[in-house]
Amino acid sequence: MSQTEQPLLEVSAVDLVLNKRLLLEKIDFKIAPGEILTIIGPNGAGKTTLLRVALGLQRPTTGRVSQRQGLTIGYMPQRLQLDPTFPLTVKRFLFLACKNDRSKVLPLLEEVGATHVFESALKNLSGGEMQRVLLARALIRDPELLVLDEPVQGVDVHGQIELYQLISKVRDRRGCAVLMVSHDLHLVMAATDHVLCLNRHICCSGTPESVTNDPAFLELFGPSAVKDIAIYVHDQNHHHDECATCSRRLGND
Ligand SMILES: Nc1ncnc2c1ncn2[C@@H]1O[C@H](COP(=O)(O)OP(=O)(O)OP(=O)(O)O)[C@@H](O)[C@H]1O
Repeated sequence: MSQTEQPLLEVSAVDLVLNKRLLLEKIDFKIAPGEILTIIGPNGAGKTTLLRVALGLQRPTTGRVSQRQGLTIGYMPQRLQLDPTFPLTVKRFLFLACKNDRSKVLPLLEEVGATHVFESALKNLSGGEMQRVLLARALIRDPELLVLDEPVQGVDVHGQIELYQLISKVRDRRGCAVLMVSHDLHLVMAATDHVLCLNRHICCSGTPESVTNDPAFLELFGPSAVKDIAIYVHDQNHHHDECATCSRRLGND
């Protein structure tokens, strides 16, 4: 198999037991170059835990995680633990992260649509601005795999749609793969190639369309979720520049 055909990351037959609790059971998945794979599931399903296992931050009890040799990963955490009194600006935050190459910072902020916050204090950013800055930081090493833990957390619905569109654009422009965790069902379905539906074990997986028709998905999330998702998937396919909730035209990021 050539290097480009090889998965970037592969999780095989993983179980995880912590404090006598089985948190993950028989997990198998792989992520190909350029693919967007989203892990969805209810609260406590093990999504963040599975990301930690995939990133090598948590050793599985059984099974195996393999990463392509030399894989570069950019990680965007669920939230930044920040002392609200700490006067750190976006500029300083990103300069610290890129060490020797400060010339990268402004182009990255431009890529994520956040140049206007360059001089702002991190503590004053809106939810959406903060997520964009965290995304810029995750892109500093020009990763082959971008790992995003709930990237639209703390953002209103309009901002969520814009962020998911931005993530798709970043993938299209850079050709990087994206491994993303979300418990939002509606919006993320329109922005992903492949879905893993997790509830400690993998209930079902596949394209958004196939997963939303799977009885295991219906059992976990209920039939009303499917109705809403169908609207969002349809909207994304046919009205790329419109807001799925109000049909308002969205600006380009
Ligand atoms: N170190 C640990 N020891 C024991 N249990 C843990 C540990 N870390 C996490 N858990 C438990 O594992 C379960 C899964 O947690 P996890 O944070 O992975 O879920 P999640 O799907 O990301 O949830 P959410 O959507 O609420 O963020 C939870 O019940 C959590 O309490």
